[in-house]
Amino acid sequence: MIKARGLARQFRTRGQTVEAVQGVDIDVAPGELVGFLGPNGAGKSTTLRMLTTLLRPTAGEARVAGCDLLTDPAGVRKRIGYVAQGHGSGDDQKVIEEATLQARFYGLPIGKARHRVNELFESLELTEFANRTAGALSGGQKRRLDIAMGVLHIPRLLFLDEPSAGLDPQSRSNLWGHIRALHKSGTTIFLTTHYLDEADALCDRIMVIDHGKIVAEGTPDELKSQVAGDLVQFDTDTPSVAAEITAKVDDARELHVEGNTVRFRVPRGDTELPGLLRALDQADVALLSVQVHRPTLDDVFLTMTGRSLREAANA
Ligand SMILES: Nc1ncnc2c1ncn2[C@@H]1O[C@H](COP(=O)(O)OP(=O)(O)OP(=O)(O)O)[C@@H](O)[C@H]1O
Repeated sequence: MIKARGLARQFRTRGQTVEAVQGVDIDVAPGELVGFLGPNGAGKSTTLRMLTTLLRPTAGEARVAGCDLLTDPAGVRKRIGYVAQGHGSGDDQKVIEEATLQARFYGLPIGKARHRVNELFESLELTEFANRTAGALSGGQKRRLDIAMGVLHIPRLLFLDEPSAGLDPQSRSNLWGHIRALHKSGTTIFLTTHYLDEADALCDRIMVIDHGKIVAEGTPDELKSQVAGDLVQFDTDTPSVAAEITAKVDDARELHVEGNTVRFRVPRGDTELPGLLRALDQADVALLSVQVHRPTLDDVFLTMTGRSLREAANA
């Protein structure tokens, strides 16, 4: 659905050249929900604006939704949906009229336009606000309206730029539900975010961008398992026996005993733990509690760049 090679964009401002995106390769298969994660200024929006034809790349090439980005931008535009950051629609018109007009712009006859808008408003829980102006909607309602506007023409590929930026936790999780439903209905989705939890909760696959370059790529689980591994911790009345048995686990590292607590790292806690628990049981070691901490995506970012994503975002 997306195949980009060496996509790059420079900006010249006040005599200086900013290398906003430095030759990225992006592959997105039909049906995927891919997250483009990075701190502020990493190059996410610039990449998205290139892929959606709004900004011409300074180098590289791409096919998007079956059309060549450089030679057939109109074809790309027809086949994709794009929801930009912030709310773009006018504030003095009823939202249902605005959406119907937008559907007419996409070439739907009036009856079909009304039907599509009603159907979308229903699924995005906007029906009760249909006669309000956009200015009278909450942040979460506006974002859902933005999404409705972006998918009126039933695009196979939808780009979302920071979909839940600025929303409260409840509106965010509600919006995620709608994004998941769109994905389930067959829409391929490419979204940018600087929220780790959003990437983790929504995406099949994540690409991490920093300073205009892709620094990591994989499923959330793959990325996390590239880092130090899972931290396993258990409490027992016989910690020294437990530690002795744990030391025999091939991949166990950083084994520490502190009071009744035994702590160590393994690449995958879920696959290593059953065998270890059996061995502990055979040695009559009674466990009082067991915890497995998976590394977070922030640990991934820290490993790849030497900085925490949170620090980078606040910089
Ligand atoms: N029109 C422009 N002129 C000059 N520099 C620009 C322009 N647009 C973006 N940049 C610079 O390019 C870099 C990447 O910006 P971009 O907006 O793509 O980042 P981002 O990852 O989307 O950040 P955010 O999360 O803040 O939206 C930044 O250093 C930014 O200042």
